Amino acid sequence: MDFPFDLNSVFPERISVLDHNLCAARKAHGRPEAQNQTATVIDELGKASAKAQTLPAPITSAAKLQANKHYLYLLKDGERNGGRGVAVGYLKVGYKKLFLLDQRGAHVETEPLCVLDFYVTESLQRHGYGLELFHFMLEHKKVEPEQMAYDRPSSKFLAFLEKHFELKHSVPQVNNFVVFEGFFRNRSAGQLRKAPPKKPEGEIKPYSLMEREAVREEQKALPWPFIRSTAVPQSPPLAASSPYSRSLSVGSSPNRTPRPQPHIPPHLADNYRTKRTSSQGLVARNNLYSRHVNSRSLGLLTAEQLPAHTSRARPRSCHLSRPSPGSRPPSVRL
Ligand SMILES: CC(=O)SCCNC(=O)CCNC(=O)[C@H](O)C(C)(C)COP(=O)(O)OP(=O)(O)OC[C@H]1O[C@@H](n2cnc3c(N)ncnc32)[C@H](O)[C@@H]1OP(=O)(O)O
Repeated sequence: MDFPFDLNSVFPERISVLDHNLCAARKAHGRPEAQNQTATVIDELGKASAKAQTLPAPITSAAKLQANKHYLYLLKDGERNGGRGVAVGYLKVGYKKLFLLDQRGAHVETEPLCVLDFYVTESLQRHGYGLELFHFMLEHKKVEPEQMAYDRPSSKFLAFLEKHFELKHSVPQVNNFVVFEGFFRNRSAGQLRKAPPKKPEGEIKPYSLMEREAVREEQKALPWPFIRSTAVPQSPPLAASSPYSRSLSVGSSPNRTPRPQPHIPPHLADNYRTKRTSSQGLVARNNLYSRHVNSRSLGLLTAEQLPAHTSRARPRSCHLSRPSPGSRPPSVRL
């Protein structure tokens, strides 16, 4: 994807690591023009990614990156476009507090690094760019692919994980995150906490939606898969520095539309009023699961410096079957 400005001056490195500051280089700090250009690149790639995944609105934009503790790895090819460079794609990751089911079906509370969005421009797919981005992120975050959780991976992404990392056997979950067998095997007891005990019947716990689910839920007028596409919003003007929240919620999702209020039985009405979140439209539908979890999505990254990039292949040995998205139960985003 090309832009009417020199990408090489905005992104000096082949892969830039962007966080809520939207700064690819130290010298870009405080340069509004570089920040605006960075935002333009993220917004345009985010729109293309949403289109490629048939999402009704982008789950990645400069505004969302500013508002969350996520890392976005942006890959450019500096040679193309007459030496001005093209944006090849990005990989977005972040830590999420998740309640997952282990192989015995027990709820465990975890906070893994999650792949939240991943996109390589159409004309450059299947050229190894996705793998280059993924390897870079693994080195940067010092993590193995099987230790990560994957937010509703597409069929292309599942094929990618199987091909490059031999990740194919997922552990069934009640949400749309996919984890593979090694996820539980390679985690210490300290990293996996048993989920809080089941709440008494009738109590409705709040939870937040992931962006991917929120844009679907908020924009669909018809039941999935008959979702209509709508125009995607631009990011709001960028502030030089912007406060960011630790929680992901519907508030960060584009194109909010009024939603019908769920029917709450009178004996639950007070409870509902005090505990509802902005994802109230889904609370009633998913209250069975939400009794089990008190799930706020937290981004708990600490600042890290960028180590050198290596692109070593990391074959993995797993022996499982590809998760079937259609076989998963209705979505509950944590
Ligand atoms: C949690 C999430 O982010 S889910 C969303 C994932 N993103 C998308 O689905 C958007 C559209 N797809 C893409 O942007 C890219 O295909 C990515 C990011 C998934 C992979 O990036 P690429 O640069 O294509 O990957 P790379 O070239 O390193 O690896 C290629 C392998 O990925 C998989 N893959 C890539 N494209 C396809 C495709 N069209 N159909 C099936 N498998 C594919 C295959 O395993 C492929 O190997 P093969 O060509 O030998 O079959």
